[in-house]
Amino acid sequence: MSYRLFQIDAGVQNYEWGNIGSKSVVAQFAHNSTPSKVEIDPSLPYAELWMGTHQSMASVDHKTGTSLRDLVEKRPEEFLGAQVINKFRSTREIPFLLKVLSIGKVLSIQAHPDKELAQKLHFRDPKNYPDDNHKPEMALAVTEFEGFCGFKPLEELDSLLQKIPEFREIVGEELVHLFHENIFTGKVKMDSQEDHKNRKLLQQVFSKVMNLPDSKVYMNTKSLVKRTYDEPELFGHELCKLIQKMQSDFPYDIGLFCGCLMLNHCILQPGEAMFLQARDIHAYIRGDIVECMAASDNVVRAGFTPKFKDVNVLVDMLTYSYEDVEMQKMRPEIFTRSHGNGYDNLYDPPIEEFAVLQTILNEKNGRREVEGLQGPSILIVTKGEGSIQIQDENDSKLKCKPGFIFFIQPEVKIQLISSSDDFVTYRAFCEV
Ligand SMILES: NNC(=O)[C@@H](O)[C@H](O)[C@H](O)COP(=O)(O)O
Ligand SMILES: [Zn+2]
Repeated sequence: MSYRLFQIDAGVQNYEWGNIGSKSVVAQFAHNSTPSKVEIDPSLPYAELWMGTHQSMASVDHKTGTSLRDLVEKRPEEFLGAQVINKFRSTREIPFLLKVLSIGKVLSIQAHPDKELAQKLHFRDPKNYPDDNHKPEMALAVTEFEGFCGFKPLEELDSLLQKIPEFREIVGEELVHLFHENIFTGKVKMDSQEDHKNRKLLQQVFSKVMNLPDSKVYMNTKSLVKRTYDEPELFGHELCKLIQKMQSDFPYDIGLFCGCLMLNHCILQPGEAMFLQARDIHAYIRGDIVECMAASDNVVRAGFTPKFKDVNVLVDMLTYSYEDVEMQKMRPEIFTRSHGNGYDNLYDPPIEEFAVLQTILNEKNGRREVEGLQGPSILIVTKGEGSIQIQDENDSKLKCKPGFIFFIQPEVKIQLISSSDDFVTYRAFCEV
């Protein structure tokens, strides 16, 4: 059997925030590609589809069930290529983990460690931190997506501190005053003295909120939610709705303060993306996304979650970035190594582990050819039907339907052919 291009099956994570049953694209995709293995349970949340070799849930060969991790380990040069092996010093790990997330309710307020912190956390607590890798990640909106990313610009945060009594109460008058008097607003140069002071003040406020005794969390969240109904003008319509929605997802959770009142609320339209470097605070609220990350499952959580929370680690590790949400969005770039019908969007964040190529064929019998890439790649079909094959090798042709996933070895030139008028694929790849 040739492993230059072959179909693989992903693993499914049923985290409680996933969309339920067949409402979830994760359920639909998993059932489409392995109907005999995945019967959709109408009461189960289907949160994530994992595509890669991460030891927590490695993908498998669709035909034989053999773990992709084992296949890579047997033939590392063929599967990864010499440059990727030299760069990442691994002969069994694809450097990225590709996922589809179908989000029905808010995920934890979280951040991911950089390499140095990941090594410490994994050594100290391997159960909660399963590997020693960093986890920078990129979210590409497939449907409209809503999330939190980074802290609000400081003047916005200051104005909420000034006017929301419960926020003032939990932060304390002294720190509210210190923040108001000492933040540098307007255009502050990244890494300047002013910027460092701003981040320090932000950390003090965030730490105060995150360390509020449980007894005070209930009382203040209850009063905050009530105020969104009694005095909506204090919050504005969007923030009112957000607090009320989060209250229904996670009643009386500290996330109502550290998320809704402190973090940038962002909406991505299909095709838009955002990149979160390690240590950037974020939480996803709703929508279907393709997500790509360095091969890691290290998550440090502190709100909106029943899972393990590591508040002190989170407070210490964050970048405390406070840029406007528009600054955090990623614009697609032109991809120059493909040609034919339709078009591509390349999402290429400033890290070495991955980039993602979205390919759209918007006519029946459209053909698009992509040159061989200098590293491993995993492609998932998210919309429409067609086929994929190695260029000029018709017997390598494989059927494509939403949820079908393929591994493509380095240097392999492929061709995508559509049999519907809206055929969409996402291909994560690593080139160094
Ligand atoms: N930002 N997205 C991610 O990091 C995903 O890849 C993670 O797997 C999820 O965030 C995990 O979230 P929970 O720990 O279940 O709250
Ligand atoms: Zn994350």
